[in-house]
Amino acid sequence: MSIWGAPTVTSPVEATVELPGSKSITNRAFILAALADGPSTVRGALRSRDTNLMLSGLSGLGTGVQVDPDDETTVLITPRTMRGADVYCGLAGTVMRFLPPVAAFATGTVTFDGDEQARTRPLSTILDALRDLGVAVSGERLPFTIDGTGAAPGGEVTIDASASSQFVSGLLLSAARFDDGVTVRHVGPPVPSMPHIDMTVDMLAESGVVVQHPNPETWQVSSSTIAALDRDIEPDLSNAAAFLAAAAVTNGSVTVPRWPSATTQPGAQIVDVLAEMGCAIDHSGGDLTVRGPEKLTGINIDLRAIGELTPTIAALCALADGESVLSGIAHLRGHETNRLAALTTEINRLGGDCTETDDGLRIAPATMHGGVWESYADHRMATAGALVGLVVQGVTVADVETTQKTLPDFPGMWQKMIGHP
Ligand SMILES: O=C(O)C1=C[C@@H](OP(=O)(O)O)[C@@H](O)[C@H](O)C1
Ligand SMILES: C=C(OP(=O)(O)O)C(=O)O
Repeated sequence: MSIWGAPTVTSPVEATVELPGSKSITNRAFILAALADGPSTVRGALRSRDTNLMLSGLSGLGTGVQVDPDDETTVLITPRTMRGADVYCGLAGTVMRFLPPVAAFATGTVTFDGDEQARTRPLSTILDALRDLGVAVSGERLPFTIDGTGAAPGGEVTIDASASSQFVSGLLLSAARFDDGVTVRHVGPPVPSMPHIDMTVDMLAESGVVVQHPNPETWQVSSSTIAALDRDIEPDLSNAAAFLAAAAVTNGSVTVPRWPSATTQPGAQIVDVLAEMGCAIDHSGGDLTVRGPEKLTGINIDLRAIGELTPTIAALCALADGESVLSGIAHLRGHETNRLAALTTEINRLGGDCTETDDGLRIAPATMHGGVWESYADHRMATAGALVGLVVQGVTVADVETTQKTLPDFPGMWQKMIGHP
């Protein structure tokens, strides 16, 4: 495992950073394309570990996957009869939760496995739901097996999706292909990351599938075909957050081109967070520019809807002037790693003052110093370490390659941003 010396700057970062496509939109587009009624083209797709694993999984199941030889971000997907396969999920929540419903339509046995850390991520909710929908599933977590028969009955299912919105999204993405459609009813503490469910519903609508939402906790999809798609993927705004944060902590200015004027990506909300912490925001001509203040203020915020931004926001808070309280994110204990424990350990190791609470973090101002920042195989932990290292000398980030989960070349992009080749 490598150790990466995070570059420190002595002057404000001034840069324009082009982000590759959204992980969440790309992997939804791949699933919908594989289940559609004809060939689809996905342009501007993210090509990183999570999305490549999705393509490998679909292709193993028999789906035609053709990458444009002149542009690896353009992928032609041709639906075909699905067959048994071995699917490797890596550490990707979208793969381990979006593909099992698809496997129900294969004729044959589909085995799923993933990285060591993936075996402890919450999964039983969706596997139990599939059993209730008439699918033969063996196991409760990775590794597990689905015995597909080429079709599945579907119907109504009640789940507790408080550990992950991906349980709802995973069921909805395939719902139209079940014989009787699928109705998902959530019962339990609030569902996190609701914008990601809105993203699922919007993308289904674009593919001609209507999701009825009779009350905030129920989603209904009737059996129907899924229309083939030809779609451009927006830049990944959650990945953009770490780069915009670089402007925030250095009194600099970072511009992200092609920032959508309307989006379901929760990452867009980083803009409001940065504004509240003292940054100036300019969204004009399709570009989004963040200008950092002399001093960042702390923030008291419920992050339930935008939990995946937490590592970036926590790093910002550790470098801010006032105290911060981040709440609504108990479910982050089941993300790539236990992010609340990981952030607390790493911020405190470098002299910060972070306390884990029942449902989040409390971060007080403290002078930080250099040292090793562990990544825990978590891409967003690694980028958070790079952010701290931008203004704290002597920070080294362990296993920076883990950023390949959602960014093919984070270190290269970061060096380019600060003007170092
Ligand atoms: O559906 C998606 O694409 C995602 C949903 C969210 O998961 P949780 O609801 O488990 O937080 C988010 O954190 C993850 O990065 C991507
Ligand atoms: C939680 C995340 O990923 P996953 O899709 O693996 O759940 C994330 O990217 O922050």
